[in-house]
Amino acid sequence: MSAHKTYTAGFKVDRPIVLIGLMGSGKSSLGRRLAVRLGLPFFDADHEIEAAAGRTISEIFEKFGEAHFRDGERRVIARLIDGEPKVIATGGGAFMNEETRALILDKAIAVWLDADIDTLVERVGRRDHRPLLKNRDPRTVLSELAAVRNPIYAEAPVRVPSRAQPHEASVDAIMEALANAQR
Ligand SMILES: Nc1ncnc2c1ncn2[C@@H]1O[C@H](COP(=O)(O)OP(=O)(O)O)[C@@H](O)[C@H]1O
Ligand SMILES: O=C(O)C1=C[C@@H](OP(=O)(O)O)[C@@H](O)[C@H](O)C1
Ligand SMILES: [Mg+2]
Repeated sequence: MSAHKTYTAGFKVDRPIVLIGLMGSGKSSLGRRLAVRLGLPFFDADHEIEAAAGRTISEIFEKFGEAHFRDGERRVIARLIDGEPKVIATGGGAFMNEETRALILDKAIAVWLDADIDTLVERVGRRDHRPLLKNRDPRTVLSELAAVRNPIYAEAPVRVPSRAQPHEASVDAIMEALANAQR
């Protein structure tokens, strides 16, 4: 049996918490803060892929193509989901892979960070490290991805609106949603 922690907020964590959602929804920045709050280790799947490849995500896309990146992403997430309680931020496309999605739904607690397009566009504009947004209008790309992906993200048992507000308020919302999901 793996370790588990019970929190004063009223829920127990006996498996990984996996954040899913579109680019800019806050998986990486909120995931790190959620892990601190819960006293759990944090892993960013994108970072793990970069460390394993010795290249940035943009370089992997450029040199080897998206399919190669997706294969690495699938393998990294399978390695990270080992039964231990932790917080994992996925990249926005990870949950679209059927095998990855089945694994997350079976062995982890999936939390969908759901932000509106205006919020996403504002947030992704702060950095330029996302290859899918490089040569196209971010609003158009994010709207297209939302139409395809949101119905799939909706399979997550926990959904949290990711609003334009301070990070810690969003972490509060995630904690509350996790507690509600176990009531
Ligand atoms: N309440 C909030 N929730 C999430 N991100 C926020 C919030 N407020 C500001 N941000 C900023 O928006 C960006 C979200 O990007 P990131 O965390 O990398 O998302 P993702 O990993 O889902 O693509 C970061 O720069 C983050 O600091
Ligand atoms: O949505 C996607 O397909 C992607 C999202 C990115 O991660 P974030 O969602 O953390 O930005 C990263 O994995 C890659 O650029 C592809
Ligand atoms: Mg991220």
